[in-house]
Amino acid sequence: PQIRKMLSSGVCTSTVQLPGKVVVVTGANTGIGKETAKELAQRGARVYLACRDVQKGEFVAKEIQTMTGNQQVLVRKLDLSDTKSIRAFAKGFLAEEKHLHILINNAGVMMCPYSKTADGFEMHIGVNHLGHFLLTHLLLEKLKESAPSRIVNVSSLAHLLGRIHFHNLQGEKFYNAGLAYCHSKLANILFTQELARRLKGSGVTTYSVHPGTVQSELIRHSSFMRWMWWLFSFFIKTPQQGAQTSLHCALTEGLEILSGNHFRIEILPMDSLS
Ligand SMILES: NC(=O)C1=CN([C@@H]2O[C@H](COP(=O)(O)OP(=O)(O)OC[C@H]3O[C@@H](n4cnc5c(N)ncnc54)[C@H](OP(=O)(O)O)[C@@H]3O)[C@@H](O)[C@H]2O)C=CC1
Ligand SMILES: CC1=C(/C=C/C(C)=C/C=C/C(C)=C/C=O)C(C)(C)CCC1
Repeated sequence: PQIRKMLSSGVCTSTVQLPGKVVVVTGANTGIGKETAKELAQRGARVYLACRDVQKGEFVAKEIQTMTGNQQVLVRKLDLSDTKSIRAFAKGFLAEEKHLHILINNAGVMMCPYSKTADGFEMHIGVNHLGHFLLTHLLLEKLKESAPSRIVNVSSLAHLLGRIHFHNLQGEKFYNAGLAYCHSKLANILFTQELARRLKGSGVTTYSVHPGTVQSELIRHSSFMRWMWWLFSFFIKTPQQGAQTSLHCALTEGLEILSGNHFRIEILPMDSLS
């Protein structure tokens, strides 16, 4: 019980409310993204659920509206494995919204069989990093106009095993599904660090996070991971607990000075690792 308590102890303690604020959460129809979106809606923000499956998104939007009483929970189509879809999402969003205060780049795939995005990128690097890279770039002016604003990139402890193999970025020479995930999660952290450097003085800050080991649909492609999750289920966080690090980075006042840092809660108390 002590270990269980330690592994799920970090909680976002910010009391910040978000009336009038606009938020986009990618992959918000399930898992950590859904719980992140729910809490931001609870605090009064207008929340866009950016989902590749609009039907699943609408179902969750209704659930969040009912639970929070916030009707400003909207679903928009976003498939991060297709740059056309990313551009269409951004175009629609920029046309309908004057502001964007918080962008949570949360969606992700893990250990999927070798496949490519519509534009020919290996699926992990394409969805987890390049898709969010393009999305962020397309929304950046709006974030600057809305400053102070924040970008949270959901990475993973798995980045520790990641390497950027420039000679094999698309996994064509060799491919390992687990390592491909790790590489893409390292890319999330490197992106965050460089983005923070480039955005210095703009009022837009950015953070990467490891949410902890969380019960979600992320393990859908790997029976080994499903077995691991089942075996260690006692130690695994709920999605609501997993959302806490993203929420901390999106909400906590005075975090601007730590722009570019990587945050995690697991064993250690809520901390930032530079
Ligand atoms: N669970 C864990 O233990 C950990 C998770 N993370 C990270 O947390 C984030 C959230 O994962 P988690 O909630 O666990 O996993 P889930 O699989 O439950 O959620 C992932 C979300 O990403 C969406 N998604 C996947 N591919 C695309 C795409 N091409 N375009 C748009 N959306 C897409 C999924 O949509 P759909 O439902 O339609 O498939 C889903 O909404 C990920 O970035 C993951 O890497 C990091 C460390 C540990
Ligand atoms: C061994 C072990 C664990 C396994 C952790 C693993 C396997 C984490 C994998 C994380 C991933 C894949 C993150 C995705 O981004 C637990 C459950 C902490 C409990 C204590 C013992």
